[in-house]
Amino acid sequence: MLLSLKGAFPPAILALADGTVFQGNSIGATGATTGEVVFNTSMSGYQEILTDPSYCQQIVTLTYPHIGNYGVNTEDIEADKIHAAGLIIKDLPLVASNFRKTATLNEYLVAGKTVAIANIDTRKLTRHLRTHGAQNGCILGLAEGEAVTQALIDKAVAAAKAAPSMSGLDLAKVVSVRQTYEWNQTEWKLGAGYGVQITPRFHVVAFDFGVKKNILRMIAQRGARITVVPAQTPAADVLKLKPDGIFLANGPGDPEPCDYAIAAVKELIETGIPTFGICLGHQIMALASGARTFKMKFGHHGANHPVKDLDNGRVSITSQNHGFAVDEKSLPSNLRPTHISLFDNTLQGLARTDKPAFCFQGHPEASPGPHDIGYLFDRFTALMEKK
Ligand SMILES: NC(=O)CC[C@H](N)C(=O)O
Repeated sequence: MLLSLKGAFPPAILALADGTVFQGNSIGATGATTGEVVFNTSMSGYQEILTDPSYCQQIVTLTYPHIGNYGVNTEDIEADKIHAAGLIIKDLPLVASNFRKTATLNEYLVAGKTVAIANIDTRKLTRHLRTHGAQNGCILGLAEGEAVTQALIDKAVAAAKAAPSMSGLDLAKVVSVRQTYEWNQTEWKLGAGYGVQITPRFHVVAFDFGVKKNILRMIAQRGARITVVPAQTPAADVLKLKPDGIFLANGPGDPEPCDYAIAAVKELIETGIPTFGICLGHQIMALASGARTFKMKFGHHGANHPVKDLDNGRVSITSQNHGFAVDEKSLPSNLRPTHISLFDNTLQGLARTDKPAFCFQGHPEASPGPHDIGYLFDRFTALMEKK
């Protein structure tokens, strides 16, 4: 019996900006893609990861060796398209099987025009990134019948070297929605699918910096109707919507150049409207409060990250996806650390001491990942209730 699809796909090249080259098979679209190569340690959830807008201009390596075994479906999406710039995996299993499956991973990547490489040593690549830090790379997916040549390898290395650095890139305004829209979809349940919030108690205005759908679903589930607004919406326009709460979404790129969002959030927090930020939203809340952010060596991407709640000592296993972090040494006196990563002690959560505003660096909405830290959504609801 054929144990893998090796040989069934044309060749592909992965080149890193430092000249390191891997050869494997092209399991997605034909052509070239570039981006920052990062590794994610989740064991499942590849469809949620591919569609997470925070992966814009990043090529994701999945460290779990078998990816694609349950195919894809029409529900497990975090945005309406694939946002990751490319995918790197070890083994694409021959059979994809799941009762919700509508297509295979390979079909999904081709339809989504996403370049992807399989059959490379992802352990070696991950160790390389861990030692030398995240760096830019290029995947070249060759056409049927095409062979790897030195000229193609040189071309891939040159493309990796020429790709823009993630530091200084404002990608939130690139992926953000252009038009305001209303959201009322709630969480997914086996047998019922997604629900609808028909009796909202709160109105939340959510800044879309690259929002994951499951965040909106978890807020709606807790009794909110949501107005999602473009990243560059000024504070005055948000106030006109008379929100009970303000949500700052996750998103791709460097938070520091998002000056429009930092200015709006600074103004909005001052009004005393309860505000909650996740990931890029956390970083923007920190910047708006006077703290600084920095680029991490290889970031946190996975679904197995232990985070400690400093208020009660409780440890949660969390979902993570970030390459920047808030500098603990830069915190002003009105910004209190609430959570830290037990992997590297970096800041994971913050709360304003003078306003009802708090934020989290990881992903309480999971998708994919454990639900341990979902209590942060309840904390947001409690602040709106109190108000
Ligand atoms: N998921 C996110 O919101 C990521 C935030 C930011 N782009 C980072 O990499 O740190």
